[in-house]
Amino acid sequence: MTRITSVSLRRVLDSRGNPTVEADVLTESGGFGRGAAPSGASTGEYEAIELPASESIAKAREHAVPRLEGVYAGDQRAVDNALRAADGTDDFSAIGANSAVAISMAAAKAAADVLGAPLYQHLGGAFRGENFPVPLGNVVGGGEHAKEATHIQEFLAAPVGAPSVSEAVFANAAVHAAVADVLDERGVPAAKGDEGAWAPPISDAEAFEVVDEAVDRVEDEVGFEIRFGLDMAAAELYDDDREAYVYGDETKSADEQIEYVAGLVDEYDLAYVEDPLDENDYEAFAELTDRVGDRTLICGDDLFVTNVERLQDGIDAGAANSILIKPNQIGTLSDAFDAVELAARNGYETVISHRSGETEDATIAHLAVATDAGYIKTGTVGGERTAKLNELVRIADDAV
Ligand SMILES: O=C(O)[C@@H](CO)OP(=O)(O)O
Ligand SMILES: [Mg+2]
Repeated sequence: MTRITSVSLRRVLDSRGNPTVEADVLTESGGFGRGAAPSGASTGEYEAIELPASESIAKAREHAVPRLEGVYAGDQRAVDNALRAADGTDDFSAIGANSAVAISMAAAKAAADVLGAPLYQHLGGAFRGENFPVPLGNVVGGGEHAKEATHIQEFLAAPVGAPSVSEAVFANAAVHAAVADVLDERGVPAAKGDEGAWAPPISDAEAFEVVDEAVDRVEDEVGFEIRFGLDMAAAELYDDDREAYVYGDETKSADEQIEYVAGLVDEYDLAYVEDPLDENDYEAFAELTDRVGDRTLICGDDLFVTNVERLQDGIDAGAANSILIKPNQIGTLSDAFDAVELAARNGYETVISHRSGETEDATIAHLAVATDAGYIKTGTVGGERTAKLNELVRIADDAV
């Protein structure tokens, strides 16, 4: 029933206005699935390769599509193995991870369509009531996502005490609005960055004050615990030649960076710190995890790139205690699941994530529920972000 009869690929817009790959998969019984690739700006050195959309589509049409016809969409591993075989490299540099991930997600949706099940159920999961993935919502940001704003890439609201998905999602939106109020009171104008977070021209130190204040206000209003966290995207701050993290005119050595982050964790009771150190420095990650890993999540994004080999290296070194999962970093849903499973077996928390360049595709909301992820990082406002958040609300409401 789920035998694939056709795969079509097209160029569509992503949220930055760049071309990205969309895939449609049809099965012989009329099942239909559509998936679109997201795209990163602060990409990790070891990610699977994204090709220009047109080139990726041309290569995938030539090499992957003929191999996929006749494969059962319901057998996700078979689909993803066919994609790997068609590509023939370790990093999808032949057909592009953008076409691969779009097809992988579209096939999963086509199979779910045939089975008449929501995607998260087809992917093997159940919604667990109060035990839902907590949305991490970007409310202030800079780095590679906004010029002339903070050095730290993302300040993320974390409504850890929310009683429901819906209350968590609305709390993050309220923090986003409260940040606008606090900035306004301070006379700071702010545009928005790529992910819809405020991108004010203020120092990182002032941004901590602003977010802390906004979180306190909303916490008082809603009556449950809201903390916040960071994506420091430190590989972007790290200068190999100077062997230092560069914050404008100031630099920090690896030891100073560890000290700085450990201090922030304690001062602001941070719930989460992603990529606090360079993507090649497992040792520094291990040291920081040793110091503060009992009270916060130290998450590897550029460090692990959703790759089981890099995650295994991290587990061996004691680096980080959680992993960011981005299907397009590795190219297929099966590979992303493997990373989740390895993480779970070793007590690492899982955070399913969007990219800074996104589309309306809401697959990651299903992936977060299917894998019982503790967190989902997918922005706060903006259509391509709310597509995932609203899908989570629908899943909780059994309305997908
Ligand atoms: O660094 C990140 O975690 C992501 C998403 O927030 O950014 P990008 O997609 O640009 O890599
Ligand atoms: Mg990151």
